[in-house]
Amino acid sequence: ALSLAAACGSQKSGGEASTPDWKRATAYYYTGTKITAENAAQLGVAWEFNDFVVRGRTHRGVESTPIVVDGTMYFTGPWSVVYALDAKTGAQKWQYDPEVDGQFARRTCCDAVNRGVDVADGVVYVATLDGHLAAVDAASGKELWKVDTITDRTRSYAITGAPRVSGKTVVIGNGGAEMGVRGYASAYDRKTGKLVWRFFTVPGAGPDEHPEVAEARKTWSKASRWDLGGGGTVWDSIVYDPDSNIVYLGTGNGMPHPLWSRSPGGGDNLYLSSIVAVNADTGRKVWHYQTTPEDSWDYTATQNMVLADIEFGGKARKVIMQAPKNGFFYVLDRVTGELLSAEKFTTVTWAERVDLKSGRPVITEQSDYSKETKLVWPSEAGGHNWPPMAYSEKTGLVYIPVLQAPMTFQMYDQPYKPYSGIQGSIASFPAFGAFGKGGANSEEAFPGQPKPRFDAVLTAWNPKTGKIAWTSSELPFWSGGVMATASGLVMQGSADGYLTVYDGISGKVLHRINVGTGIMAAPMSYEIDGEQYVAVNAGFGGALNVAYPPGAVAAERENHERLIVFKIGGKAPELPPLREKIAFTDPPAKYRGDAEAVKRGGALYGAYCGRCHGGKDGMGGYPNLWKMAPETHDAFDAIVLEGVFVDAGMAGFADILSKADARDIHAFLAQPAPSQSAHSGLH
Ligand SMILES: O=C(O)c1cc(C(=O)O)c2c(n1)C(=O)C(=O)c1cc(C(=O)O)[nH]c1-2
Ligand SMILES: [Ca+2]
Repeated sequence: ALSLAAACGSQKSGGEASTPDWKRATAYYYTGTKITAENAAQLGVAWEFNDFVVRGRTHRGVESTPIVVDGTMYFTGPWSVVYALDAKTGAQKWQYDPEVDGQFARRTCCDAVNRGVDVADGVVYVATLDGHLAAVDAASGKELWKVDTITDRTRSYAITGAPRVSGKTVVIGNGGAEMGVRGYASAYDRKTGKLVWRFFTVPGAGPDEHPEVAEARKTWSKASRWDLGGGGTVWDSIVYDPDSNIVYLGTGNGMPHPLWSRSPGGGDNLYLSSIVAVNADTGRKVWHYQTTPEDSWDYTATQNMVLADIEFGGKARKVIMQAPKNGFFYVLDRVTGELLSAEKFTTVTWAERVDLKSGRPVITEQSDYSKETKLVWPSEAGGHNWPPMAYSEKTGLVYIPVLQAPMTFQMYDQPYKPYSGIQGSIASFPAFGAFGKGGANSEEAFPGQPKPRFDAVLTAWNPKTGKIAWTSSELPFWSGGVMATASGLVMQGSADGYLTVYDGISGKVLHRINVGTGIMAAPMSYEIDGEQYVAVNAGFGGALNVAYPPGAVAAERENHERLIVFKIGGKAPELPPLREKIAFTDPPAKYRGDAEAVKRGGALYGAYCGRCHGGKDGMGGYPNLWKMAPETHDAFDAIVLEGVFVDAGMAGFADILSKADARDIHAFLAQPAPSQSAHSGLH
């Protein structure tokens, strides 16, 4: 079976796929060596694909890493559309559009994104934003089967992750912990699409479906808010090891965020923020390791997991490595689950350290925001989010796209409401003025705490010593995924629109290419007819679509989806046009309201609109509602209640908001003077 391995080194010259190396399936490591430190400076554009299906929709983030099999490149764009291209010329062979209803954007925390396909035995597997899993013929793009993976359509599930071929099955999870869902992963027969097993990651309101749920329930309090879903979503990383026939599931944060609101009285709350190893045929648990017991900070352990066979402590070990949001780098024996190493790869204040004997973190006072606002490192965005880290067999180092920022965490007194941005806490970036209270960014603001910052670096990590080998210079906040090659190179895109080539040992920058579009996805490489190519998807969005951080090129230039392929001797990239700046205009006076209406509207905006539309001064991928044109003001109710822009991803809210609610939100937005800044955060 060809797997993501195809993305990272199974492609031989001549377009023949060699036996895939499953160990590299999630290592983002390419075994070819034609692009080297000596010729990297001559990398330029071979071809580009920018014909993403958009229809009436707004531009969204692109998060998938392509897979190349037998000369064809497969990848996804926003709204779960699959593209198949000739990998040499870029000519499109087919596209598969699951035609997801635009209303599903309302069900996501973080944009209508998709993290790619898996390919095996002539079949392409893709999961869709509206919760389906589809098998598509790799040659024709014709749908072979499609199943609904969602157990409860009253809840706000959406799928952004890639499925994973795991032996006879294909495994998929879903997202929505911020939106009040209960996490699980499902395995389907690859041929028929029949459900083989389902693993719930947290207990539910009903009877326990399988023994692991009963075991997990003991770690939740009796008063737990099962009605709110619990979280624990498997929204990104799923890895398969054919040697042991184990599937590794990375699970997400709790819902509501604060432990004391979710499970009053405490408890570890299994299997939140865990790596769960299950048998691929039966779905029964083999072992689990919880990275963040008592999660209150959105510390998902869904980040990509690298399988490698390395020498550790003088012994040959089959390991699994992960750098989850919580800031610790974990090395575990992937057969037994034994914890081998857990060291901080970035600034961490929620825990002092991880005790290797018990495997438990030593959680600090500083992390407890139940009574007062606290500054906690890392932020809800994590020390590392979904942009994949890479492991190089050549250098023995792991290259982590690190996010460097803390957040202030405080309690939010409103009860959870479906589809709202209310998750029991408010978290803000103090060093990012648009979100912070006055943009406080000083030592004095948080005495005794590391000074807030808001940027990113590429960190080369030695998994054997648990130490940093080198760090890159600072990059704008939010990182691009990473690829390492057997010629010792490391490549990473960034929010400022550059693709950078590093020397993997020294960290020296060998080449920087300005493509003018923010890059979040990890690059991949392949060889055809003796020539090595590097492919990367560009298009900024995801969680950061709510507000572009300082330095993001998306604030400056049109942010259209692009797949860019490079080769030695290629052309200089064409930069997208500059963005038209829209000024604030005085809204029509007839939509204003009294102080009470404005206050009420502001709270509703914070709960239902701010999740995407952000704050007054912020600029992101969604329209700034303080800058609406007069015609938009006139159509406000039709948009907000009736959903006339549903194709664009703006669903109607008539099921949640009344006419009076819409009128007050409108009044809040129609104030001529600077209005109170609405709550908006990162989820
Ligand atoms: O807990 C969840 O269910 C869930 C889902 C997703 C998602 O599906 O995209 C994200 C997150 N959480 C999350 O915490 C997060 O930081 C995040 C970033 C992104 C993105 O695509 O940029 N998605 C998500
Ligand atoms: Ca989350």
